[in-house]
Amino acid sequence: MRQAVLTSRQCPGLGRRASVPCLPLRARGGVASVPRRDGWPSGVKPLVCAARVSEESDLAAEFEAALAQQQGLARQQQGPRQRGRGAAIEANPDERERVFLVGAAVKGEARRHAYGLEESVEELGRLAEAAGLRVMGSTQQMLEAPNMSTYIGSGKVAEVATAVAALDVETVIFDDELSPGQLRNLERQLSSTGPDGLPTTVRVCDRTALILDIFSQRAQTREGQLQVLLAQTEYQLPRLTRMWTHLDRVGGGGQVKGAGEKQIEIDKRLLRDRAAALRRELESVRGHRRQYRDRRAATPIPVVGICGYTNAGKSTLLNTLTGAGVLAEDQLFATLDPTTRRLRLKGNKEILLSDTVGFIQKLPTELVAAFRATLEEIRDASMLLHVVDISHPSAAAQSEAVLQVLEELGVEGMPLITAWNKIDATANPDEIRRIAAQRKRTVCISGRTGEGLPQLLELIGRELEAAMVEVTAMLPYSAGELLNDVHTTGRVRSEEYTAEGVLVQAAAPPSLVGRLRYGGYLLEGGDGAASDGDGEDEVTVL
Ligand SMILES: Nc1nc2c(ncn2[C@@H]2O[C@H](COP(=O)(O)OP(=O)(O)OP(=O)(O)O)[C@@H](O)[C@H]2O)c(=O)[nH]1
Ligand SMILES: [Mg+2]
Repeated sequence: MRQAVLTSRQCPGLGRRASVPCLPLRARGGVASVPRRDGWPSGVKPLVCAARVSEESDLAAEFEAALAQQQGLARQQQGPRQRGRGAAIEANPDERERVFLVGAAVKGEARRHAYGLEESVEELGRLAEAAGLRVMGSTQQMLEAPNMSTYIGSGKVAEVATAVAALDVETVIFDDELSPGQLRNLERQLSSTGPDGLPTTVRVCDRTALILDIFSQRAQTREGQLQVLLAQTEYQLPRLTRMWTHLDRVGGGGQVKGAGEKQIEIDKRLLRDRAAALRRELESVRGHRRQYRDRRAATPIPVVGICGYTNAGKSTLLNTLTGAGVLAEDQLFATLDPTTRRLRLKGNKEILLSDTVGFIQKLPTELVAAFRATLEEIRDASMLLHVVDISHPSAAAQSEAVLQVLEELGVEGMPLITAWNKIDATANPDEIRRIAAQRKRTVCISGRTGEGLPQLLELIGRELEAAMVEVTAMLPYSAGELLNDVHTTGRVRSEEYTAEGVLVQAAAPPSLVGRLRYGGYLLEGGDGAASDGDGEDEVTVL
């Protein structure tokens, strides 16, 4: 049996190093190994060897097939879980990478979000767990001002160094984005020499890198994978310095560029080329999806985009309402790729419900930009359904963070319904229901028990109807399909069959009004097609 030595970097759930049985596969440029299904060290589930296989290679397909077989097996063993390619890892808790968390806030600084320091670090811990890491401990500091070279104060760095050594920590994760210099300095100061005289290197990373890591483990579609790769490449670019500074030290200072500096330039160019290639590929993948969306736009079924903080219960709600079978679990960022399902409302009206990636406070700008295409699902919706986990202690801050991202996406004016979810898990449901009743377009629901869902659907139907516009149109007999759409998606007030065609008066959804206007069939009305009435409540925080 072939053995391959895999490091924890190659397979993040495996811990340090492990020798695992593999299936050999010859591929262009070397031998790739796919771990076998049996003979694993106890507690370690099938994982993927990081061997490089050229995509053009015939054997790459074989490699992919073996991979798919493995992941299928992993899924069978674990139930219907959704996992990213190359990351089907469920490790023995004791073998997970050991991490330590550090949070800091600047005193008196008007925080963009109302998330407290402690809650934010707690959330960072949940993110670390979602990435398959083992949290060994955490610390926090209120700062007068961030330290330019290490972000936190020197005393705190010393405290972290002690904890790192005592807890045998491999990686320290900061809750805020660090500059390349701060990363380098912290890594140097936290690394130490062990009792055996050998250096112990500690890796330092920040929240953004952690989220990128989770996303790269979870991305299922080609588009999702490309988006993450692009975001990772862009994240790496300004942070390259730390990899090559040792070459400068070897070469000495002076006026001439150090070997490290030259290497950084080469690497930067390589990364830029890579980013450009990724962007091109992404554009072509997006082209396909755009065609699909355009086709969908041609059917005038209103799209309700479900948005909300990660873990708010968006997928559970979609599943309960439509039986979509989307993975829903108590884990941050369980869903990355959008799923859309059809749903019939009372009165036989149909809508499309679209589940999307969750938001999070301190959402890295790289990710907002990278996931712009996925979030287009939200931008193109007729209405937004904001799902809030009302049982969460930071529900208000989470809600605010979501509304902030929506604003960044430029969808403030869109009709918005708020669903206070997980009402079954609250200690004071009656009080919460009372507050919700005083707010506009807000319902208390439980995606889990089904409570409040009829009211939610009724509200969606009502709001969609309120967004409809009164029109009068003359449809020639050749436009029978459009007349049919007026019947299925709008409300026909009157219909008269004339020699010219069908004279119809109806309340129609804005998307349909656009098509009527485009076809030159509109006689009257349709001016308020983009508005939702009073426009209130769209950016109100809890
Ligand atoms: N008690 C209770 N738990 C719920 C409810 N809805 C969802 N949950 C739980 O909340 C957790 C997260 O649910 P998901 O549906 O995966 O949440 P999501 O918003 O899709 O999360 P991401 O995809 O990670 O952004 C799961 O453990 C669900 O079982 C609810 O109404 N009541
Ligand atoms: Mg989800």
